[in-house]
This record gives sequence, C-alpha cells and structure tokens, in this order.
Amino acid sequence: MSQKVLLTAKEVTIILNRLACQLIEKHFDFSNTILIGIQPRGVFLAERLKEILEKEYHTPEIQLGYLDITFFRDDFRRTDKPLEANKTNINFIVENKKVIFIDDVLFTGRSIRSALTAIQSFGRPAEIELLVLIDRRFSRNLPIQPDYRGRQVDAINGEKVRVNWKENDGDDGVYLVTS
Ligand SMILES: O=c1cc[nH]c(=O)[nH]1
Repeated sequence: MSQKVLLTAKEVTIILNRLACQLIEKHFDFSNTILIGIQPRGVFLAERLKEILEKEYHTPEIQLGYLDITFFRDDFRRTDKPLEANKTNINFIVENKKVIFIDDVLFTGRSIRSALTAIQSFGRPAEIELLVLIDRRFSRNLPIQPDYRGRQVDAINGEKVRVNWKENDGDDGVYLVTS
C-alpha cells in the first residue's frame, strides 16, 4: 500500500476557513439554515465548520444535526456483512429550513442520494445544498454535484481518498491511498 499527501493539515485549515466564508456569504447569520453532517465522517467536517463559524466569524449558534444513511442506501440488502448504523440526531424542525449536507468525500453520489431520501422523514426543507471537502472528479454515478467544495481530486478506481481529522485520527490531512 502506498499513500500520497493530497492536503496537509495547514492546507486543510486554509480550505475550512474559505468554506466557512463562502457559507457566510450565502447564509449570513444562519437564522434559517441548518448544517447536517452525513454519518460517519461528514460529522467531523460539520463540527469543525460550526466551530470556525461561531468562534472565528462570530455567527450566532448554528444548528447542527447528524444523519445516518445506512438503511437508505440502494445496496444495503446486497451485503452479507452485518450493517453498523450510526446515530441520526436531528433535534429541530427541518421544514422550510435551508439545509446544508456536509460530507468529507463526494464520490459516486450514492450516499448523497440516500441522504436526500433519509432527510424526508424530518420534513420538507426549503432547499438543500451540498458541501464536501473533497470532490472526486469524473466519478459520479448520479447527477449530483457539490455547491461548495474544498478541493477537486482526480483519482482512479482502486485508489481511495482518505480524510483524517485530528480529533479522530491524530492529525488533519488528506491522502490518496493505493492498495
Ligand atoms: O475515495 C473515497 C471514496 C469514497 N469515500 C472515501 O472516503 N474515499
């Protein structure tokens, strides 16, 4: 297995700040906007953005929820392995809100398709946008594109993009992993 650094911790910090600014430009004080971290690894990115927005850009407190998509995937019946679900935690009304889905890597688009189905159980948002740290180019199986992206990456099948978060993995960083 070999791995190449795509983004260093410093580059991740710069990109997160840029994404936070783009969100403020569009959503101002977030009074009608909520962040939804897609489980499992979109949650780290969502929490980090909320922290930057509130602490560094002094927005009022932003509502953040977690959405698990395990049983909304179109392939969930195809696996023999026991599925491990994560927690969905959305303690507020989604109806008529502007929702921003947040995930670390956008690949085929199937996870986001699942998230679009899963969120329906919580009401009808006014709009849904998508923010990702890494957009894997030319990899989509569905017509889904991000509204905000950290970095576009070209990776071939067999390569994997891994996003590390300091709170979970020891340090921030993005790697291209070839097995
Ligand atoms: O390369 C990929 C594709 C999907 N999800 C990841 O985390 N990395």
